[in-house]
Amino acid sequence: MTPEFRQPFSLGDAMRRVTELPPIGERDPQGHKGTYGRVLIVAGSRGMSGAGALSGQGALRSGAGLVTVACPDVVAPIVAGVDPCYLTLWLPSDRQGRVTAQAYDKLRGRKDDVIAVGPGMGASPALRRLVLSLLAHASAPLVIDADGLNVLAGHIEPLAGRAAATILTPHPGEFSRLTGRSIAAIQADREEMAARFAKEHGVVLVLKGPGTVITDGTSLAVNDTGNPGMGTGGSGDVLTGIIAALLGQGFEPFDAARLGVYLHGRAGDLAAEDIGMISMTPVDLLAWLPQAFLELATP
Ligand SMILES: NC(=O)C1=CN([C@@H]2O[C@H](COP(=O)(O)OP(=O)(O)OC[C@H]3O[C@@H](n4cnc5c(N)ncnc54)[C@H](O)[C@@H]3O)[C@@H](O)[C@H]2O)[C@@H](O)CC1
Ligand SMILES: Nc1ncnc2c1ncn2[C@@H]1O[C@H](COP(=O)(O)OP(=O)(O)O)[C@@H](O)[C@H]1O
Ligand SMILES: [Mg+2]
Repeated sequence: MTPEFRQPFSLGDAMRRVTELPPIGERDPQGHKGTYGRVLIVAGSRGMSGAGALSGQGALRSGAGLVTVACPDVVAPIVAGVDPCYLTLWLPSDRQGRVTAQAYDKLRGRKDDVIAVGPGMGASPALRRLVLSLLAHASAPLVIDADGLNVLAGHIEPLAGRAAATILTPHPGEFSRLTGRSIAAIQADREEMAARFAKEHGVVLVLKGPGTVITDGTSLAVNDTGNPGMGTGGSGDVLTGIIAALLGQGFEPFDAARLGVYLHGRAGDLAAEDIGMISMTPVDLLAWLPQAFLELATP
């Protein structure tokens, strides 16, 4: 099966338009859980425990060797109960069930290959401190989503200059908060705005929504998998885990992002074919991810 990527519009001669997906190699017969990436997902808060579970399961279904979901201690037993295959790391919580400013102390010194942060965490100064600490001190690649992005609004300078990669996965509302531009202005010029932001801040930007744009400021792809059945809360949380897992398996950041977006959308299309767009939920994306991977792995 040849994955079909729509040709993005021209952003000038310097922009490389990417239409081919990177190949997914076979798993090393000698491989073990240490080979395929230790993925830490920092996510969830009271009322949004599902976000951590969905991201963790997205990473598990995408081949990560070891997945740990770090979440406020008040929701950790709930998150742990959803899936026995990831570990949980219990973070100190405040009265609203969100992480406290001491949360970073629990993450310091860990040996993760990739860290994803943000889904379902609730925006707070403590979360901003956590995300800024990760940006400043984490040596692993970072995937930042949802509330992890919201707390960076007005504080985006630390994005630039990291040694390791940073992937941001905003939907248009989150990108509007980050950039100060209206959603309408963003939607009118998605490729250009995403590419400019990525180049200026040295990140891979995944601007979600129909025709998700993936760009590192030099290369750009527009995804054509996915459907409105994915317009149900939690779909983006799954994507965060998928991209983190692919990064942990050694894909280059731009490749991990566009491959993850493709597979996520393809899982959605397979789910829609089977059970229809109306009834499908993000849990069905998890159920169809194996088929999406199999299609790419099969010559
Ligand atoms: N089960 C859970 O625990 C869930 C937790 N979630 C978390 O809930 C928090 C709030 O996230 P939300 O994204 O709902 O709220 P936001 O307020 O960030 O975004 C919603 C708004 O963004 C705009 N928007 C989003 N997608 C758009 C598109 N494709 N085109 C145009 N405008 C668009 C719209 O104005 C929309 O009302 C996040 O932390 C998120 O991770 C959600 O992911 C839902 C599931
Ligand atoms: N109409 C659509 N066509 C294609 N993809 C969609 C559509 N609606 C939603 N999606 C995808 O679903 C995901 C929604 O992510 P997000 O807005 O972060 O949701 P949440 O935070 O609730 O999980 C994105 O990957 C987006 O591209
Ligand atoms: Mg989201």
